[in-house]
Amino acid sequence: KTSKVQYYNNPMWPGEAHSLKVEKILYQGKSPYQEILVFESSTYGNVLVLDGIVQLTDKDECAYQEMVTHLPLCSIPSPKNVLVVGGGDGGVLREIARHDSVETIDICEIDQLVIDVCKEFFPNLSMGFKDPRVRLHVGDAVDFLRDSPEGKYDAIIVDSSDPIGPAQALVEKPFIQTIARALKAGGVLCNLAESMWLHTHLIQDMLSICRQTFKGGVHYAWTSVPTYPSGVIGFLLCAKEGPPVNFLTPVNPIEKIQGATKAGKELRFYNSEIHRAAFVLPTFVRRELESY
Ligand SMILES: NCCCN[C@H]1CC[C@H](N)CC1
Repeated sequence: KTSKVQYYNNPMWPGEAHSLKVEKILYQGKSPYQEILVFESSTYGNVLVLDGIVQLTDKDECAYQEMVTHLPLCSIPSPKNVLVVGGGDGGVLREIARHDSVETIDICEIDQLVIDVCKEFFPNLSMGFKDPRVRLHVGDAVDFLRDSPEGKYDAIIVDSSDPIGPAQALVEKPFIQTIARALKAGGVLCNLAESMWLHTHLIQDMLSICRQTFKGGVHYAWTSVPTYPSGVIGFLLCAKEGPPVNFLTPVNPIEKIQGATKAGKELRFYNSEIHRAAFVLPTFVRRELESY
């Protein structure tokens, strides 16, 4: 059997490799934006790879999708209008759908082929597209946010790939500013913020951009995803200044999630305690991020 060695030869992960044994290649293709590979692994279920980078596996996707969704949505009272940037696999949509207060779910995904491939090979994730509140926009989120009305969303989740391909623009200041404008007062952004072990400089840059733009507070949180480089990934929770609700910070969950999804899928990772714990940082990380 072949083994799929991911040489992270791009500048994001110099000199690192991560290999998963390939039991069977299920799909290989190329969209206008990226190379797409799906294979059946020995112990992680199906694996989605974009441009040679593992995006998700059946086994550990819950750690990422549940945290990137419930850290923001469980930190604001009854979110109604939510936007997902990226997220074409549908996993974040599945998680948002657990919140009964949500009335509309906009998703802006640039690559239709990712959606089609995930509908075929990742039914437990693409089930998210079946929720009647979902409105799909296929296109560049930079344009979508630029054209979005001011103050429309309670929460925006940037569920993108790494900022070295189609998602490069999503960590830059102009885009972050359009996100802040599209959020309601007191609204919250959760975006991907990479690994505390590998990407301190990127996290510092994002922290300073977000802290200039979000006056309600910016907090780094992290979770464990065994198939991502270094085994952990981070998020930035950014609160737009809003109603004077002192206890309200992304660190303290205030919203209880209604249990299983409509399709009976229980939470596998998120809970209120792990919500709080996600913001507790190792000493070296506190030191590296404190002055940003
Ligand atoms: N929606 C699936 C997760 C997409 N997020 C990224 C995948 C690749 C990782 N290196 C960083 C997170």
